[in-house]
Amino acid sequence: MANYSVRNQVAIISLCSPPVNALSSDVRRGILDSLKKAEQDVKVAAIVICGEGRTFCVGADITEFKSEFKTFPNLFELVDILESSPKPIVAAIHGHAFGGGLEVALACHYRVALSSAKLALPEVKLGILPGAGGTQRLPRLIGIDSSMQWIAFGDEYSAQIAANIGIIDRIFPSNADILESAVQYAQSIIGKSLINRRVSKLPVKDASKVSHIMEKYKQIVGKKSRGAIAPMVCLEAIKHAALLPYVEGMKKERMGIEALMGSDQSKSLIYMFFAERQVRNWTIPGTGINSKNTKPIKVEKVAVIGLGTMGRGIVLSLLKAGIKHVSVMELNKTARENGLLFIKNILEGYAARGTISETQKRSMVDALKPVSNFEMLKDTDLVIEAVFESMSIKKDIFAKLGQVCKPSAVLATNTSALDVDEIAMVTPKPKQVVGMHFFAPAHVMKLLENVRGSKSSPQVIATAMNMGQRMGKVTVLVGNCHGFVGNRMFRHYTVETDFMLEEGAYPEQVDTVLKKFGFAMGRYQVGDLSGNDIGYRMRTKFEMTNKQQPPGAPERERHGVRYCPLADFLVESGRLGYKSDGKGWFRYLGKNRELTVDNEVTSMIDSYRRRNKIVPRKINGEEIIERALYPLINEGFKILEEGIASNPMEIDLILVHGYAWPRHTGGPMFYAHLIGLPKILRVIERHWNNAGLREPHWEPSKMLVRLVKNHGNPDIMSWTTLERETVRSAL
Ligand SMILES: CCCCCCCCCCCCC[C@H](O)CC(=O)SCCNC(=O)CCNC(=O)[C@H](O)C(C)(C)COP(=O)(O)OP(=O)(O)OC[C@H]1O[C@@H](n2cnc3c(N)ncnc32)[C@H](O)[C@@H]1OP(=O)(O)O
Repeated sequence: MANYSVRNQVAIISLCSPPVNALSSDVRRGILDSLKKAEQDVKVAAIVICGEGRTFCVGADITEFKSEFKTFPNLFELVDILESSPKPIVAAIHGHAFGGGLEVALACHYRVALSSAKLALPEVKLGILPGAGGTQRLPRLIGIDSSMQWIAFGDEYSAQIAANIGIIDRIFPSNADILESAVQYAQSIIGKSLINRRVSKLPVKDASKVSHIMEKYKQIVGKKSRGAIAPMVCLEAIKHAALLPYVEGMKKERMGIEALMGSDQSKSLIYMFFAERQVRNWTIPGTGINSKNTKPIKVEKVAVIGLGTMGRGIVLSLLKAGIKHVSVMELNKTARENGLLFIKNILEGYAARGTISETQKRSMVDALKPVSNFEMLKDTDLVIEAVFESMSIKKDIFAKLGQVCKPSAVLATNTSALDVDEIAMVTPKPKQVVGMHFFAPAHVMKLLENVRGSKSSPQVIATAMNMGQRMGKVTVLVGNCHGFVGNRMFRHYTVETDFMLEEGAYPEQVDTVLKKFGFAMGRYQVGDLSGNDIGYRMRTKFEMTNKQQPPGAPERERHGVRYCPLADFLVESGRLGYKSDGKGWFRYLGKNRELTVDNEVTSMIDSYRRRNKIVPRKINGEEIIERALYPLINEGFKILEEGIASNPMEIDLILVHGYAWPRHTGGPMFYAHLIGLPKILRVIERHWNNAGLREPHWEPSKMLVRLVKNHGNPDIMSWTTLERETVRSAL
């Protein structure tokens, strides 16, 4: 709803819909009713629209997208009514003016803001476009070029930047009273003509350059938003602002939003938006323990052990989170010096770019406390071990930590696959141990996969979850198993794509199809970038690599299971990827590391096929997608079935934020939901029937089978509940 009052000739319409004043049908109706009152009241000479509570307005109510936009006034009807008001309207912005919130402000005749306010048209991130005049009004205020920048990428901007380009008319200090300031401002404009204040009536300044600007943004969008439809539709709509009168442009905007709203991409992106918020409410499946009934311990002093690639990033994340005491322990002198230098250089960079102030930088540097022995960690609240991925080294460290740290200290291991329980057992208090799996580079990557060991106490889990949130990370809680959620699922992707190489595909073909699907890089380029030796080391651990096999052992089988040794040959011939002189699955040439197909790799694959008498066949794009992605989805269901993840959203967040799964498909589980579970199961069963025990990753998940058998194609939000009910009724 909206509240209405009058103060010294100024009517105040305050949006009141906690927590973020989204423009629900009630709020829209409230604004309209208040506007009518203000227009009819002869004592009112100006109007202020503001937001109650923490923010001005974050835009349309996303939860209403599904149900309706039919009730009067619709948002695009409301903005035109506001703009045509005969009395001047001032938008008073604090907090956020996002999406429809900014569109309402653009329809007002003046906009004032606190300097701390943030503005954005982020609809593109939900797979739609600003559909309440944003694509038509913004270009009339700031031009085509800046509008394309704002709308096609949806980033937020400070009120000061918005003022510099002409969106905001007056900035007030962040500690000013926005309402009081706006009322005074409104009094100062009483009686002034509104002729030049109705944005829809203004010309578009750089309209003549539209084709040129459009081409520029098409190129950028093509590269940055691979596979996403909305950014291009946004550009088209903005182009029409330059070419058509406002009313005609609005028709085009309307066509754009009708095409996008309700599309699979938009559904996926909205699902992601809510998943990112929902994941804060973690739960331990089957225990009743959750974020609501468990408090984290207070963490003031943190220590990081190891200053390699992971440790450095973790230290930076802690500093950015405002931790005032970060002990760093690295016993190797060169690694310590390099690590500290790296951290300081990154902080310098942040300060130079204005991301942090000089004062903040100094206090971050002061927070760094190099320590040289374990004794010095005795009053630390949280220790994050980030040394080399070796069970024996990690056990050694945890045994020492168990001796010196205070009993309440949380001891976290940054491991990507090792058994958290095995590490915990070397300490006197395994309940204090938890896994915190960061992704490299840890100060950049948004994902943190926290791993609850079988003994981890709820409070310890809550502390790790809380720390991840303090670091601004999408923090997901998962159970302990080999590879946890992300690596466990991703392994099948690499295994099955390599089988396709055996059968007839080539790396460039597989990568092209995956990029078309929306991955920023294909499976083979990713291998080259991160180093093909990583997977090789893992396979060595399980005695699977080519070199470890006795003479005469079958080339295409390990421990009774189908195996493709092509990745082993690659590494054994020194082709680790970017780092080995640009040689991996591909060749990377020149300063820009231009990716090219390497005949040496093609010949290696061809001769392997000949040696094994494999007659190559044509593998089409559809088969590549199914075989690369469906085993991963199948594993996702097994993960849900085992309670390693408590819902599909957690899995999707991990794959999107940690493994570059294209966000606009919503992650593997949401993608499966869009395709439909019956089809997913059919394909998995077909492969399983053909391959059998030799390819266990195709063995259909029992949960998937049960869902399809009992419920056909149930909604993703009901999967875990339905599964629980089925299992319970079978007991
Ligand atoms: C099928 C054919 C149909 C044809 C129809 C044609 C007619 C259509 C006319 C449409 C006109 C559309 C007009 C408009 O252009 C569309 C929009 O405005 S879309 C919305 C754009 N806005 C956003 O995307 C902002 C989203 N929010 C955020 O980014 C963040 O919330 C924030 C603003 C940066 C604030 O962040 P935080 O402070 O961290 O707060 P939280 O994120 O935790 O949010 C708190 C709480 O609020 C919920 N919430 C946030 N935004 C919205 C929202 N827009 N709608 C509903 N709910 C919202 C959020 O989920 C949190 O909830 P909680 O988790 O606490 O329950």
